[in-house]
Amino acid sequence: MIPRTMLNFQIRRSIATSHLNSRSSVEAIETKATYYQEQIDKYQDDEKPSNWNESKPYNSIPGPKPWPIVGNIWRFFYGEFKGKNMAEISKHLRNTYGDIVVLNKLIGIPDKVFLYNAEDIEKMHRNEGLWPQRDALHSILYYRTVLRKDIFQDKPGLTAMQGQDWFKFRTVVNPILMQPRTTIKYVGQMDTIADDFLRQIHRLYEINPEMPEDFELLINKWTLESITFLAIDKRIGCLEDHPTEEIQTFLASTVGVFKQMYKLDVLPSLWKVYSTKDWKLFVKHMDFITNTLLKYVDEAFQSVKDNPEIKDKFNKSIFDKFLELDRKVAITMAIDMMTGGIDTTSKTFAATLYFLSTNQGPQTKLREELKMLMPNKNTPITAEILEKAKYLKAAIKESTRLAPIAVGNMRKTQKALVLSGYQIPKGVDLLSGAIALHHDDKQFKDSKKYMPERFLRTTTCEYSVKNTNPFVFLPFGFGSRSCVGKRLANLELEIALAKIVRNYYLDWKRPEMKFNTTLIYGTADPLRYHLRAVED
Ligand code: HEM
Repeated sequence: MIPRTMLNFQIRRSIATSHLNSRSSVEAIETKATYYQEQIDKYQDDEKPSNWNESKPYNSIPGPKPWPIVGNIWRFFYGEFKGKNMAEISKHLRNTYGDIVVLNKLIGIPDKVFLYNAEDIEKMHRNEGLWPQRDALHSILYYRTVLRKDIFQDKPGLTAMQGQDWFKFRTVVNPILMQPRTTIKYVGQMDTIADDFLRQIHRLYEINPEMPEDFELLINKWTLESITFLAIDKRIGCLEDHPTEEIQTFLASTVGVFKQMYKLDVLPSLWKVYSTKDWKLFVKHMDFITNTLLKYVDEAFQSVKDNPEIKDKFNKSIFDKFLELDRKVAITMAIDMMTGGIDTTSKTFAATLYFLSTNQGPQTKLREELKMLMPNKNTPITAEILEKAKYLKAAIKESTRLAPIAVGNMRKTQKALVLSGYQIPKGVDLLSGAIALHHDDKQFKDSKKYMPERFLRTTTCEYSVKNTNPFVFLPFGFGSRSCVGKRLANLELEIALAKIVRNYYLDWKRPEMKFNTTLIYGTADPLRYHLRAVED
């Protein structure tokens, strides 16, 4: 018998080191996954932690008391949660009930246990098991597994899969998306796309140095252009002066689909009971995105077939590698990359621009670093420049501290745990209170202050992030289920931010920005920052 720890190690190693790019490799993963499933089944225990019996029962965890029939749902309409977004509700729960809080009886939504104690969050992740589980958005799940089963079949995508199926898919995708050498290969292309983004910013600047009301739409165009290039090797022309009608609809659908997911998955909605207007609009957007991507993937597939130039291993793109696996993997991943990589990267970028516009000290330091690394305003960005740009990276990290895209990280318990002295059975949804902790002075000194220095290795004072439990700050999640696009997102963000700050002084002349949570957390007011060109 293999001890559980050894089994965990073997599987983690296999996820981390697989270099799989052929059908036989996929079969090998199948065999391996089945083997590991058998081993895991043997060890699926319902055993309880040793301190279980001395711990307080689950139903005594503090939290708002549900009312008969209406449970706790009424609080969102008339009670303490009315008008609050999820970030505010999370902070309110902590302030009112303490470091562990249960929000239950939400009618059709499983209980959520909020964790505000770093040790509990660490325990949640350390016990997440080999195949960590995070609930999928039900709208996406239904669309992919029922409505468009014709396309997704047994592969509804990383965001929607669980258990062994998720493991197999993730094992195939990890070496393609997560290796540093993949990221390096795309520096030049991302630099070119960022140049087009900058050209559009310059056009706006010439009209008015204060950016327009809908500036975030331009950010969305840039992230969409970048992610489609990364996913399917195609420049779709979002950043051109006059994008085609197809691209305009594609962009509108990607923006629209996130709005619909918020209405269907976060706000109370009857779409599971009958086909509401919001559901129909969601399906319309999803169909347009899926069908357009299908068309692009098939065109690219055909062109690879017609021009079978032999590329060496280093020159193969992400898309080449997906296609080598099969067309379905390429489509599923393109859609997953769109779903996971547009709003998240856009909102992080918007927040970073806002924080730099309102914090001239850090902005000047960043520009000084960039001037050293990029002697000319249009010096192309290289991997070496990015490697050396420590303040640039710190500036982005500090934005993800003040404005993380997720209110917290979620995991379903894979076995019984004791957290803060309470019994937590297997199968309960735990949610870390990341935003509440990121904004807590006990975790980060002067937590409201934008201070990239916190993330510099050279900082040793009380502001350093080294003083904080690392499980408090996990903007891309944790472990084997963490963000698969982390490296690509950082690449996009670093290149575009370096270009903007090297070329323009940023300023903010409007009232303080509001932040809000819809599907994700981020800037809520128009990003109307001012620009002034840097001369040298
Ligand atoms: C700044 C930008 C981004 C942030 C802050 C972010 C953050 C996250 C977080 C917090 C998770 C959940 C991790 C966990 O549960 O441990 C996640 C998952 C995911 N992200 Fe990202 N993300 C970003 C950009 C991207 C990009 C560019 C892509 C596209 C390649 C992407 C694709 C995904 C996918 C597919 C998952 C699901 C992974 C799985 O369940 O196996 N993300 N991301």
